[in-house]
Amino acid sequence: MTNNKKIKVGILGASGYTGSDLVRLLINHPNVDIKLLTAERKAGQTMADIFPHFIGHDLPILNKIGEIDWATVEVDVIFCALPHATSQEIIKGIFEQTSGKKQIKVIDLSADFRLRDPDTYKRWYGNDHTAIALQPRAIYGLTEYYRESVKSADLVACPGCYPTAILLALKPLLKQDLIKSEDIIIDAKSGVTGAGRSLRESNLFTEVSEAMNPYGVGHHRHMPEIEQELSVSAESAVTMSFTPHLVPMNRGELITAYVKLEENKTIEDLRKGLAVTCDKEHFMTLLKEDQMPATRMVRGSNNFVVNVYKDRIKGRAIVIAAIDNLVKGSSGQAIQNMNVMMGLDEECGLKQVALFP
Ligand SMILES: NC(=O)C1=CN([C@@H]2O[C@H](COP(=O)(O)OP(=O)(O)OC[C@H]3O[C@@H](n4cnc5c(N)ncnc54)[C@H](OP(=O)(O)O)[C@@H]3O)[C@@H](O)[C@H]2O)C=CC1
Ligand SMILES: CC(=O)N[C@@H](CCC(=O)OP(=O)(O)O)C(=O)O
Repeated sequence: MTNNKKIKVGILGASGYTGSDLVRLLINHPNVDIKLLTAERKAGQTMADIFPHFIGHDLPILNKIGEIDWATVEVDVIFCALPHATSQEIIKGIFEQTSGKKQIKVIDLSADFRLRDPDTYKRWYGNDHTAIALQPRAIYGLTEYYRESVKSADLVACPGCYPTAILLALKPLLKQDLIKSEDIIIDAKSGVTGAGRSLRESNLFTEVSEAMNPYGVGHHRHMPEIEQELSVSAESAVTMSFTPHLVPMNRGELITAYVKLEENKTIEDLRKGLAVTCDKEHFMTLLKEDQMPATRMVRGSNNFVVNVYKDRIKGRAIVIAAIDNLVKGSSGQAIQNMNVMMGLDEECGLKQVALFP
């Protein structure tokens, strides 16, 4: 696509955290015109009414989704930043209403189309999927691994934030037979925006400040998603242990994975294996040996940083990685996928330097 062609974009759920970060990033994307924004409770307001950082930016008013006529609305790409289960209903409606009339590409940030097996979806999310027929059409949007399929997709299911960090760290190692697919133990920490903007007692300042809270221990719904994708790289079924924690910061995610080395493999082999992948990827960086991945390295950027260390337990290694959950873990990754789908440079609009301090 020529560099001056503008893609008309709609963002569903723009009054939420990932939706508003999409708006923040897309305002400066040279090939995008933001044509449509939606909200539910906040419909009728402007972005600047809700979020002061948008003051001075001319953006469409927030509409209710029900008011949109998908057959006639002028958009090429829809980002769907809605809660799980709502997303599948809305996306089904969009494809039904546009079928045979126009082509809209949908990039979904929810979990609704990430799991390939509908029974697994039901078991972990608790509801029947209402758009199962669309599932085979959805491409898992971990761009670094599904780029070729994303190019021609009209429905992309962006990975969850924890899966993004974990998969980018471990897939290269499994794929190159550098670590074993058994005994993978992952400890993960996320900032509070990971839980979304809707009101919840557990997310009050008093509950999350001066605190570190584990949650979903042994049953977090990202487990089947992570296992699904690690199994693809390992070419065998992977089960792993995963414990997330809520930490008192707004953005950012740090994952620490304890893994077993394959026979005769060393930490140097793992470093080389990660380097092979990171060197060819725009947003992945293997840090120098003496550098520690930290959320402040990636805050506000689409970058992923990783490093690998020797464990004191023989035959094991420790892999640590960091991302910003709202950028590489959701909005930035979604834009990366849009760039691939629309034939743009993958880095377009995503070259922000991380915010420090
Ligand atoms: N936060 C994160 O770090 C990540 C989130 N995700 C996923 O992205 C999606 C959005 O997450 P996030 O931005 O955090 O969520 P928020 O709760 O912050 O925002 C949800 C958005 O959806 C709108 N909405 C809620 N219910 C409905 C409904 N019934 N019909 C139409 N619109 C509705 C809300 O509008 P209003 O507020 O006006 O009612 C709001 O704009 C979720 O599926 C989430 O799991 C994925 C990766 C990371
Ligand atoms: C801190 C926090 O609560 N994080 C969310 C994950 C956010 C994410 O990746 O989103 P999906 O909901 O799209 O899977 C959680 O653990 O459920």
